[in-house]
Amino acid sequence: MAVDSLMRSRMRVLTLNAGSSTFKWTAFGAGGEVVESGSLSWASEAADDRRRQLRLLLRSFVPSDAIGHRLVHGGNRYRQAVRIDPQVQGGLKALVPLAPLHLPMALHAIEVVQDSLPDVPQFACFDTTFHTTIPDAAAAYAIPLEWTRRWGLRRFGFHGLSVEWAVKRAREILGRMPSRLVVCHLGSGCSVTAVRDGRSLDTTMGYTPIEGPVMATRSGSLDPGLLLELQIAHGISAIELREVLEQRSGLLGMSGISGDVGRLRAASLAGDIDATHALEHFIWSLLRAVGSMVGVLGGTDAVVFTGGVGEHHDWVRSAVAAAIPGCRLNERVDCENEVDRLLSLPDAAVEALMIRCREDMVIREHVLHQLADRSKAGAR
Ligand SMILES: Nc1ncnc2c1ncn2[C@@H]1O[C@H](COP(=O)(O)OP(=O)(O)O)[C@@H](O)[C@H]1O
Ligand SMILES: CC(=O)OP(=O)(O)O
Ligand SMILES: [Mg+2]
Repeated sequence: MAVDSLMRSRMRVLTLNAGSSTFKWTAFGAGGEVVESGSLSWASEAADDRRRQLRLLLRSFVPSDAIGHRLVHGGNRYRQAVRIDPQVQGGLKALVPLAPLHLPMALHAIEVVQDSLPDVPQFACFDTTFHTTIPDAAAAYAIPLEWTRRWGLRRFGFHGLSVEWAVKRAREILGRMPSRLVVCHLGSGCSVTAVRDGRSLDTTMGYTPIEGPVMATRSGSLDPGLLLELQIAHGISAIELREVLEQRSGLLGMSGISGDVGRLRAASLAGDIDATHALEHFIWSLLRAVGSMVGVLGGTDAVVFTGGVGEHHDWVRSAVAAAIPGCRLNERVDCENEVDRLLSLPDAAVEALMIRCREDMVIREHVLHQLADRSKAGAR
């Protein structure tokens, strides 16, 4: 048994992460060390170009024993990581309309790997898994019960792989598990999660990854009445609305310049009014989101910033921290060397941390767990 678990932990796992603006990969060696990692930025690429880039890329990886994919949506069917087979692929395809920015590329990566490496087992690891602990009161939408039951409508929550890592690292860095932790994942997609004693209590993303604060190209939360008016009074079709809310809204839509926070900051500092307005609304929406998560927790002991924006834009962190009573940042902390850091002053009542997003580490863990479970089941 000990030999068995040692062999499993010596599996070389390749992790693939199809995000909305990037494709990230990490090849882990037999000892868990990173052999190779990288990222492809494809925010402005068309779907066909993304597929072509992916096919080229997937030819060049070092050999691995198992592959773990980040799948943002598991729906009601996949509550934890699962080995991919044709039935699972069918189940995942059915979820595409709920995450059209993410799932098509992840599914494409699965197919390409299947063609070129048919003997390497592939696993789907879900953003939604971490949020399966959200209580029904938080997960509900106030629509007729019959609809909720018929279609399984609920808040699923996303960025769970990232939040799982943030929670683990916060515990390690602080030397204890903060009872009331707020995790701000700020990347192309943005979400804020309330974590109570290490488990997800509530999160701003919902049935789809559109809900919550403003994002790079996604609108975030909108008045449902406004969506109805666009369709009924202004003739915008539901299909067009979905495309606009996913890909042409958020920071990009408001500014007309870019969904990239760094580019908008530069434009704003150079005097662009629309960029300034978009960033002000972005920050405002983050404060609303953080406030609501602090509210459901009944206060907060610690806050984590992670994701590309959370890691690299100190002025975003400062604006959010300033709105959390008791959270005082040490302005002299330098985050640019990408090492996880405590950001708060030693006497601050609320601790703040910058934690590098490592969805790859959690995907690897989920894959190794699956391999362990399967080998236990095989032994019985
Ligand atoms: N090294 C960096 N320096 C500055 N900003 C960055 C950096 N990396 C990422 N970002 C910001 O984060 C955004 C992408 O977030 P990220 O979490 O990396 O991507 P994704 O959401 O696709 O996983 C970019 O639009 C950019 O604003
Ligand atoms: C769920 C989600 O929005 O993911 P990403 O931030 O990687 O686009
Ligand atoms: Mg991401």
